[in-house]
Amino acid sequence: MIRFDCHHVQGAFALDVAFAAEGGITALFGHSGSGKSTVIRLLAGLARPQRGRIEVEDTVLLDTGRGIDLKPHRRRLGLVFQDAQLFPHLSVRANLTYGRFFTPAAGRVVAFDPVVEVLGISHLLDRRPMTLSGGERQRVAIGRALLASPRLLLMDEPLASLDAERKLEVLPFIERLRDEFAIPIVYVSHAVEEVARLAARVVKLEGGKATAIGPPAEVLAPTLYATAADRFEAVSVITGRVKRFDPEFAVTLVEHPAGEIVVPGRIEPAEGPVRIAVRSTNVTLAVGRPGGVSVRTVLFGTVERVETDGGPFALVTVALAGGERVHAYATRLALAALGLDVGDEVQALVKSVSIDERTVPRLVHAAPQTAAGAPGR
Ligand SMILES: Nc1ncnc2c1ncn2[C@@H]1O[C@H](COP(=O)(O)OP(=O)(O)OP(=O)(O)O)[C@@H](O)[C@H]1O
Repeated sequence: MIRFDCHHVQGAFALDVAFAAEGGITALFGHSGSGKSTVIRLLAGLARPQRGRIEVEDTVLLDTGRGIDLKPHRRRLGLVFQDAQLFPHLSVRANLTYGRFFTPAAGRVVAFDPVVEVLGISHLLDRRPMTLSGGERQRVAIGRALLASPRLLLMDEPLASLDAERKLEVLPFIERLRDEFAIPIVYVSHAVEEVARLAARVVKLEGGKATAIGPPAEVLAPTLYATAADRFEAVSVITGRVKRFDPEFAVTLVEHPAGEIVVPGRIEPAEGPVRIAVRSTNVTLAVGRPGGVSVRTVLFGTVERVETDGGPFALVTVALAGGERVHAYATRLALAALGLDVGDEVQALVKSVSIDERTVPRLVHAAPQTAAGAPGR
């Protein structure tokens, strides 16, 4: 359990944030300058707030009222930043074991072999950081932080310096470590797909305040008053189950109680639940199934809410069969033309190509077909 409650002023910026979080990944999400890194620095003990209390797994790290302020190395937190910051003169193995020196023997609960296995770096142990790719370096940095057996892992934009391909390479490893080590993680990102995919809960920061705290499906959902840029960022997060890969068209079919979702490419593993982030600007509403459109993903539901402020747009929330929600922006003109109102049955059409591959776990692009017609790997 993490309990964070701090008031901190730095220059013209004031941070006033309180949140509590159980295990799994807690994402700090917000625009540049909203205070995400400041929260990380306060947690790590790299900045001291004017007033505050921080508790992690029953240990009080800071309590200004009681004069408690553990030094950074005594907080036993693992830190992973945007760039890996490995020691260039040490091998990967030596970089990995370095963090353990600072952990008392009794506290060394994370073993070397499982970390190396989960992060897929066993073949790199004798190499120097300089000879690794950005994604490999970042996996080693995560391993080094984990091997110090931290109470909490702090990850500040760990994928930000990687290109899209490398991000896809590292994301599954972060998922595995989330699932296989019982270490809570605070994860900073301003990439909505990353947050939708990884986080158990999201703390949304705006101007130094936590303006929303909750599951990704709630916090990342669109609002009527969003700026144009934020409208494009807003997503509905829904959970489906992989049904099968269609090798002929190189798409994966995902089952959802409201309809079948078509995801370009192959999703691995080939079964089990997948979380999908659907950008609200890519959802079209239809009454009665329209023919002759390219859209393959049609989700059936009922209009639960229509929000308008008299401006051109309306924000429509559709309750899907199965209990999840999908949101769509439409003009008020369009809703009037369709005669769409609360309680009406409606279909949410989602362009399949708009489903970002970063929003589904372990996507592997379909390789060219073999002569026998089976998909290559
Ligand atoms: N040492 C400092 N002294 C004064 N102001 C600071 C200091 N460090 C950060 N700030 C200011 O505090 C605000 C929050 O910064 P912070 O780095 O926490 O934002 P962020 O959400 O992590 O942004 P980004 O996504 O760009 O990293 C910014 O306005 C920044 O200019």
